[in-house]
Amino acid sequence: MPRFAANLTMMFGEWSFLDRFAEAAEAGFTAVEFLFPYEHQPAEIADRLERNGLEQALFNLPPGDWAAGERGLAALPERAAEFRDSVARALDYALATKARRLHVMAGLAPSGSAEAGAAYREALRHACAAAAPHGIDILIEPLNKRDMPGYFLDDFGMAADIIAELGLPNLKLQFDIYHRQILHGDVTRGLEALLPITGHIQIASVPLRQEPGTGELDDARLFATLDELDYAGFVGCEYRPRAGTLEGLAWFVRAPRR
Ligand SMILES: O=C(O)[C@H](O)C(=O)CO
Ligand SMILES: [Mg+2]
Repeated sequence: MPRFAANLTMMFGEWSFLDRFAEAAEAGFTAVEFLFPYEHQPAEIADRLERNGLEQALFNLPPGDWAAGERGLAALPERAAEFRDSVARALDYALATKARRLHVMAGLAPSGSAEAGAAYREALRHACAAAAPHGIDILIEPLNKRDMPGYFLDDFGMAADIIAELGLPNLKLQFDIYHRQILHGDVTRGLEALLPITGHIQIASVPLRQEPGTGELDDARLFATLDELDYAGFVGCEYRPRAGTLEGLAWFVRAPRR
């Protein structure tokens, strides 16, 4: 059974963000992920992780002005300097929390734009060069346009091509099964083909983005497939609980604490 990371942005919303760490540990998680830690000091996050025996699986670089609708900076040529600052800021948090994976969000730009594509590649080169000395992987994640209209990276083949083209050892795919099913389907064959370049996996039911096992996919079968493929990474639980977080954990098989 894969090692699950509770997504503290989407789950445990019944508690304040900093209290979610203890609740996730109490519920049996040994790892967490979230979108953005930046409202809190790195030491605060590190303290919660330490106190609750949790590993930080992943978080995102600063996305620009999220409230204003921005969804990342990497593919925006006019924001290159801000992107570089966001890399430095995310690395401060990664070093404090011992996170080994950072998700770089591309932003809203035409997927076929040569200018956006060039900016994106340059941004990824910069982020990977800054992260590599710390043993940190940079992840890119195709997102479906129903959830994120206008998002630059909206295709798993495009992501795999960019990873191959750049050839950076610490540039990897964030394989979100929810987006894969919406964008392409063919989830099992996609996992088989892309696992060699995959640095992190996420799960949510399709189409409602709720608990595993409640949508159109046989999520338990996919977890068994990950075991058969010897996937040793995390599976981030990036879903919105249908009712209460704890009430919705019947699917969750607790991994032994390491
Ligand atoms: O939405 C997703 O699936 C991504 O994982 C993300 O972090 C941006 O929302
Ligand atoms: Mg995701």
